[in-house]
Amino acid sequence: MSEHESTHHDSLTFMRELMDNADCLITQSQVERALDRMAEAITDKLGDKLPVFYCVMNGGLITTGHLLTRLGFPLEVDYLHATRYRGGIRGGELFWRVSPEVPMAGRHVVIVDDILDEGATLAAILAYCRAAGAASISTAVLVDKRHERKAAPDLKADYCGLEVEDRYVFGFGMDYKGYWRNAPGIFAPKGM
Ligand SMILES: O=P(O)(O)OC[C@H]1O[C@H](OP(=O)(O)OP(=O)(O)O)[C@H](O)[C@@H]1O
Ligand code: HPA
Repeated sequence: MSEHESTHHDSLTFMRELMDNADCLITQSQVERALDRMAEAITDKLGDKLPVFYCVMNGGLITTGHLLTRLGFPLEVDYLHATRYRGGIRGGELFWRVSPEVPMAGRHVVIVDDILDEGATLAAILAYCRAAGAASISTAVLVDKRHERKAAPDLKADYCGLEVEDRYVFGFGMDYKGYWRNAPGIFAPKGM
């Protein structure tokens, strides 16, 4: 076996075992119900505002897709890519990979992400939206992680689906070292 094949095999085995042994914290049907509730609340507030939704790549991809198909009103979609984990499991400096294209000035902006953890990502994106002159800014996250390490003590999303305990989680957009964003629920590696 070449070195490349052996590394590939080890990673495949590791990632399969990670999933097989993971604790399921939130099932797919709980996620679906949370998305229904978020969609209803967003529709009440923004249904007649012609808002622009910005997906925070990569983690926000799955939540954005599932949320948007529940919204029966006219809206625009764009994305931005800001990352502070960069494939690891600890946050660092925020790195802007891609800035949004649709101008925010005078628009009702909705930022959609998978998780509010320490909140540094969301805080920086909010500052960006304010500087860009958005008429209003709302934030929607699928999960908020319960702990006392938030970037600001009152940092909350306007629309939040669920809370998770203070463990590193993956699934429904969230990765474990780049993998398992596709897991259909929210999971935590055993023992972490
Ligand atoms: O609240 P924070 O502690 O700032 O963490 C939350 C952010 O971290 C993750 O992104 P990440 O930097 O891992 O990039 P990714 O979306 O490409 O995985 C997640 O998608 C959020 O955007
Ligand atoms: O717990 C997490 N899982 C995946 N991505 C994350 N980004 C911040 N926290 C997390």
